[in-house]
Amino acid sequence: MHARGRYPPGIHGGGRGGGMGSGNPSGPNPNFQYRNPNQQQYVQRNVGQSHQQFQQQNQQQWLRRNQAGPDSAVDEVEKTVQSEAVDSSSQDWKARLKIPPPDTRYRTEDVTATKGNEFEDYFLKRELLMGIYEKGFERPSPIQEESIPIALTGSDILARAKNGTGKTAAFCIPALEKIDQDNNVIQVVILVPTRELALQTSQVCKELGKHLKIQVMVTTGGTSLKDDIMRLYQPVHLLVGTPGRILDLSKKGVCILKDCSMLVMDEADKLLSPEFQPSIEQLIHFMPLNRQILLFSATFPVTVKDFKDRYLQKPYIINLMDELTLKGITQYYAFVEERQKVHCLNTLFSKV
Ligand SMILES: Nc1ncnc2c1ncn2[C@@H]1O[C@H](COP(=O)(O)OP(=O)(O)OP(=O)(O)O)[C@@H](O)[C@H]1O
Repeated sequence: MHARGRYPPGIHGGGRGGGMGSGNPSGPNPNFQYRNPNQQQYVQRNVGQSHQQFQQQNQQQWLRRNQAGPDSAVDEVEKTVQSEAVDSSSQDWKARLKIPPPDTRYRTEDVTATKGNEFEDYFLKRELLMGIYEKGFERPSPIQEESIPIALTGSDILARAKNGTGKTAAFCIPALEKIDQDNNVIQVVILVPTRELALQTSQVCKELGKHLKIQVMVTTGGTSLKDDIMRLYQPVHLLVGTPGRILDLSKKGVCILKDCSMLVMDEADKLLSPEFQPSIEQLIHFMPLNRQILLFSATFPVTVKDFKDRYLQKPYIINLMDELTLKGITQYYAFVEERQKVHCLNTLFSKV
């Protein structure tokens, strides 16, 4: 079974069936580290344009609101003020969205055990919210609830979450939010280990950002270098690709990363294998010193820890993996000799 199908592409209707989410939607999720005491410091790292400052203030407010707890009086007052401020036009855009049909497939706690956040809690650009809702995402999944607000503050992140629980959007959403589409430079690089994953990730970026004017480019080994060079003469805001090819383009001086303030590494455990690690370390030197790094990895081998210690600044650690296997899936193994493998598989397929 392919892991990517495990989180149905939409949460609608039935809400959070089962798990912690249904009993106490706003309650704490014991599976993650809740708050980083260094958060305030991170908030001050990316001082940019006034929109960013405004957004950071809002995010701090959002973080404080969550820290204060759902019953606090402050929370209630802020909510009231906010809802009064919502003008009628803000409801119109929602009514015009082209929402896909509800997905009624059963969901496990891996994706339902949320704190009850809404995407609108993160003060995202309206065009981005439109893309999120039109992709069929109704509410953030647990990994998205954890990583989106922290990534928006500019903090480095090391996140562990199971496959198929929404990691891709957990970094694509803050990446798209942070990009200034009027500045035609590469602002975000997403590194992945394979061409297939690069194509899938760029597709998610394009879909979520379909109402934004953000230019996404994919570049991986095994394709024409000349085409990539030509493409880089056009505006690119977000580059998705494999390390070797991006390094090649950077060394040639056609891929300019001096304004790239966010580096995402998906499947970091694979990216930090001997095959890729040297390229990644060279690549980082083409980026500014104050870049933000988001590491997403299912496992946490010593290579990831070592990289974290050397390149991440006081990272916010998210760990939603108390066990490797997704809920609802049972794994078995058969201990066979190499030459018996095919026969064993054949027997299993004919019986199961
Ligand atoms: N908030 C959400 N609401 C509904 N569906 C979602 C949400 N976030 C992601 N999905 C959908 O869940 C599926 C799995 O998500 P995704 O591929 O991002 O998971 P992943 O953790 O990156 O998986 P992998 O580790 O295999 O790359 C996708 O079909 C995606 O569209």
